[in-house]
Amino acid sequence: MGVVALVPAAGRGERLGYGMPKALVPVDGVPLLVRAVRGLFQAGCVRHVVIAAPPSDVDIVNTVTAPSAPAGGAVHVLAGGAERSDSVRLALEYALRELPGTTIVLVHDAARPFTPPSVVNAVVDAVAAGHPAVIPVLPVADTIKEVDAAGTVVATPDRATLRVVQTPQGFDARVLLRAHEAGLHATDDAGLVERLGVRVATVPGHQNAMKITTPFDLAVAEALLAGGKA
Ligand SMILES: Nc1ccn([C@@H]2O[C@H](COP(=O)(O)OP(=O)(O)OP(=O)(O)O)[C@@H](O)[C@H]2O)c(=O)n1
Ligand SMILES: C[C@](O)(CO)[C@H](O)COP(=O)(O)O
Repeated sequence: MGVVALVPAAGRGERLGYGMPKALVPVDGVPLLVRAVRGLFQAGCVRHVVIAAPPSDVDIVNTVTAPSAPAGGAVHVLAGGAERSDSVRLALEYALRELPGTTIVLVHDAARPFTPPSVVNAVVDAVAAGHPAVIPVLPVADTIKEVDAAGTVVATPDRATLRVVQTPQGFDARVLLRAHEAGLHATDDAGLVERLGVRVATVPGHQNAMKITTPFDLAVAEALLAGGKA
């Protein structure tokens, strides 16, 4: 089976506030999730995509994403969980149970519709080269401050050591399963793996792999498409 992509798409999109699950929000008429799935298949190394959908939208997600699968590949849709990590774990367990031979898994947000296939391939190549966990990153453009509960600055970390983290994040499938079974909490999958003491490697990300979180991000996405930049 080789590389399987897991796509957590079960979020409510509360910060976007569009009135429907974020994965189904259209950009120039095409849902974010459909664009994200197309990008994964376009990379060429992904044959199967497992989507964790909003529980009430499993059928519609199946309908809109199935046509993106290439010959010999498929999209698999299941109900996601309460938190992002629950959705990823459910998709991972499905892949290991139903798609024999799954060795490398990618975890990719439905909310990153314009991720270039070159980033997908860079992550997969690094895992295939022997890194058990690989994430795409970008340098930080702003100065970052650490603040206390009152909002008072307590530290200014050296920006040169900081990175913005994107998806897809790539893993040896068994390592990711171990991380999810450990019952820890983190905002991304690499965070779980780090806590096992596994080294996480980085590859260059891309500005187009931005996550659509707020109405501003959606406006940027529309502008990128209109300007032929995505
Ligand atoms: N229970 C959840 C929560 C999030 N996600 C997915 O995780 C990705 C990144 O999450 P985020 O951008 O935070 O999406 P939402 O949780 O939908 O956003 P919000 O916090 O604004 O509601 C998204 O593709 C989202 O659908 C998921 O599959 N299951
Ligand atoms: C996984 C992620 O996209 C990496 O940047 C991010 O951590 C998801 O964050 P959110 O809390 O779901 O917005």
